[in-house]
Amino acid sequence: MSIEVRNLNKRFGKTVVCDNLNLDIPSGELVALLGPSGSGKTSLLRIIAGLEVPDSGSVLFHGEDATHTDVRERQVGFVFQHYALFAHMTIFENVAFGLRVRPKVTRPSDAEIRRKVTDLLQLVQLDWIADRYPHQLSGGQRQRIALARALAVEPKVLLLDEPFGALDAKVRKELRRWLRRLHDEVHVTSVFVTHDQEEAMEVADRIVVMNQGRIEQVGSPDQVYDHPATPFVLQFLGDVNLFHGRLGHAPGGSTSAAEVSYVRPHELEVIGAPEADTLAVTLSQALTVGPSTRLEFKREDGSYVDVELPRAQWQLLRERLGLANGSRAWLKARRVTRFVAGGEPATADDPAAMI
Ligand SMILES: Nc1ncnc2c1ncn2[C@@H]1O[C@H](COP(=O)(O)OP(=O)(O)OP(=O)(O)O)[C@@H](O)[C@H]1O
Repeated sequence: MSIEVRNLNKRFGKTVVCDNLNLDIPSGELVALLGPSGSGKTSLLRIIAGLEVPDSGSVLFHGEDATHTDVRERQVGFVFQHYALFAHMTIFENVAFGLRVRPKVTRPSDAEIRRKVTDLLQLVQLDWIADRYPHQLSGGQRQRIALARALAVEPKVLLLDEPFGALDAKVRKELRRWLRRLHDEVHVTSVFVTHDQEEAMEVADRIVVMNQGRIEQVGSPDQVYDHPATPFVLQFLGDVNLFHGRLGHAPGGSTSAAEVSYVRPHELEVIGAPEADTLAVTLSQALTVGPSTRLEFKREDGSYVDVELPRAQWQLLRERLGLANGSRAWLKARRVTRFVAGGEPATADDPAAMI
C-alpha cells in the first residue's frame, strides 16, 4: 500500500516537529526517516500510524485520506526499540496473539494459525525456539520475534522506530542485513526510523533526511550521499572537511567569499610535491583502526584537515614519501562539493581538483 503525506504540520507548544511535510512512499518500498535527535522522525511515524493527530495536512493510504482513521483500522504493524513481548507467553503464542484476538468471524482456525506462525518463525529463522519464553532469548532474537509478531496480522504498512537501537553494534549490523533480505521477500511498505546514517544507507530503498521538522532531501542512498541537496545532508551523511572560500581556483571559476567547499576525507590524495591546486600541509597524526588509516594534517592557517585511506595504501605511501609526524605534504582533492553559504543548493559537484 502506498503512503502519501500532504502539507503536514504539527507542533508541540513552540516546537515545530512537522513543518509542511510532503512525501510519497510507493507501495512495497522500504523508506528510512533519517535525522538527528529531535528532528521529527518519530512524530512523522506516529502520525502515519494514527497514534498522533496532525494540526493540519493529510496522510493518504493507497490514495484514500486516512488522516482521521482510527489506528486499529489502518492495518499497520509496529516494531519499536523496546518492544515488550508478553513475558508469560511462549514465542509461538506471542506471534499468534494478533490472530487469536481477532473477532470470531475473521479469526483463522487453530490449524491455520499454527501453519501461519510456523511459516513466520521460519521466515525470521527462529522456528527452533517456538516453545521458549521471551526472557530466554537474546535482544536480537527478541526483535526478530517482534517483527514476526507485527507481520502475523498481515499489515499493509510496517512501521519500525529504531528497532535495533538497543542492540550492540555487531548484532545491529547483522539485523540490518537480515531486515533487508526479509523485506525483499515480503515487500510490505515499510517506514524505518533511524539516526544512524550507515543503517539507513544499508537498509533503505530511499532515505528521507530530516532536520528540525523539515525534509532536507529524499533520494536513494547513492543520490543523497553523492548529490546532497544541502550542507546539512552532506555533513550528516559522513565526515567532511570544510573550507571557506575556494582556497585556490578552479578553472574558469569565480571566487566568492560566501562559498563553502566540502571534501570528504577519502576524497583527498596525499602527494609529495606541490602541483596546481594543491594544499600545503604538515602531518600531525596517523591513526590506523582496522582496515583504514585516518591522517590528520595541519594547514598553514592552523586548521586541521582529515584524510582517510586504506591501511595498505598508507603503508606504501609512508615508505614512498618517507612520511612521519611533522612531515610536509600536499593534498589534492578528487572531488569537491560547493555550496553558497546560507544553505543554497549545490552550485557545483566538482570532480576536478581545486585546492
Ligand atoms: N508529546 C510531545 N509533547 C511535547 N513535545 C514533544 C512530544 N513528542 C515529541 N516532542 C518534541 O518534538 C521534537 C521532535 O521529536 P521526535 O521524537 O519526533 O524527534 P526524533 O527525530 O524522532 O528524535 P529521536 O531520535 O530523539 O527520537 C522533540 O523536540 C521532542 O521533544
